[in-house]
Amino acid sequence: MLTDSSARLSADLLVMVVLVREDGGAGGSVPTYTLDQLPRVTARAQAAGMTALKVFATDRRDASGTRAHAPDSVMARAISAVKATCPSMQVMTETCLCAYLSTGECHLAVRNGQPDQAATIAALARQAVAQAKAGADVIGPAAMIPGSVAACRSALDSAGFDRVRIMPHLIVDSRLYDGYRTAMGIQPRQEPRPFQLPISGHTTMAVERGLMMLAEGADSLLIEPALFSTDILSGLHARAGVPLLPFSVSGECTTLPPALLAEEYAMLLRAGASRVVTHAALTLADTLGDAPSTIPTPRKTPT
Ligand SMILES: NCc1[nH]cc(CCC(=O)O)c1CC(=O)O
Repeated sequence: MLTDSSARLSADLLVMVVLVREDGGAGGSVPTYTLDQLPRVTARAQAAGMTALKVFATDRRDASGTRAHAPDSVMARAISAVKATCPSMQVMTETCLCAYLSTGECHLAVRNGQPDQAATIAALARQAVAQAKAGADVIGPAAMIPGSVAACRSALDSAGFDRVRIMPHLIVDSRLYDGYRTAMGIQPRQEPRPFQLPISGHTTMAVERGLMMLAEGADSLLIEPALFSTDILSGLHARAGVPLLPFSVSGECTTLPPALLAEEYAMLLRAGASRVVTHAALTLADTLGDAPSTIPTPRKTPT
């Protein structure tokens, strides 16, 4: 039944992506920030009305991704910097190895190059705890390896972080990630990434993967790329009662002007998104103002 409840696109419905690299960036198409810029960026996001940031960081790389769980990692320092500036800002992280491994892949590999799923899952769980220790509110396993959400949940619980939430990434392979990879200097050895969903796969299989993540203990789901995964968003909206956050990735934010991104995000809210994660949050928040466009949303529960 349609009611007159509505969700207008507003700054608090946008989660701002913050890409952090210590050297200031590779001149990519999406903005990156250094650690010393984070207090100012956080204050700007707060002033614009945003209540959450999604932090990605890149660090020194090696064969086993040791910097992913280092207490002084770029990620850990970024989380602390945001929290020190604005303790109420919700900090969401990416929990993945691609920014820490020399291969640029999201997984560890055994000698013959095959993914080592057990070792990857253990590394992600350790990284999740390191991010929680630094102050993260929501960690985001993004390697798409079955079992990683459950491992992060139990590692967080054993370390006393039962209040830290988990929002895994449900990822369809796409060329829309190229801008992010350039900006962060990540060149995966294998493309497509072996655990991501194929672009020509079935909606039902993608929805099942999301439901599996929820069964493993996920509290919400990040779905990417937002523009080309609305079938999955709607499918999950019909079957799962958790927050669904489409991720408007680098390629969307660099090719669509703000006015069209605003239309895209209005569509995503209609389709069941609770918030939208985007590189264009600051630009959009500045242009939103008090525009009178309201987006009718159906209510799931009877009133
Ligand atoms: N590690 C997963 C991950 N984390 C961020 C992006 C892309 C985000 C963007 O394009 O904005 C991806 C996809 C990928 O690298 O395959």
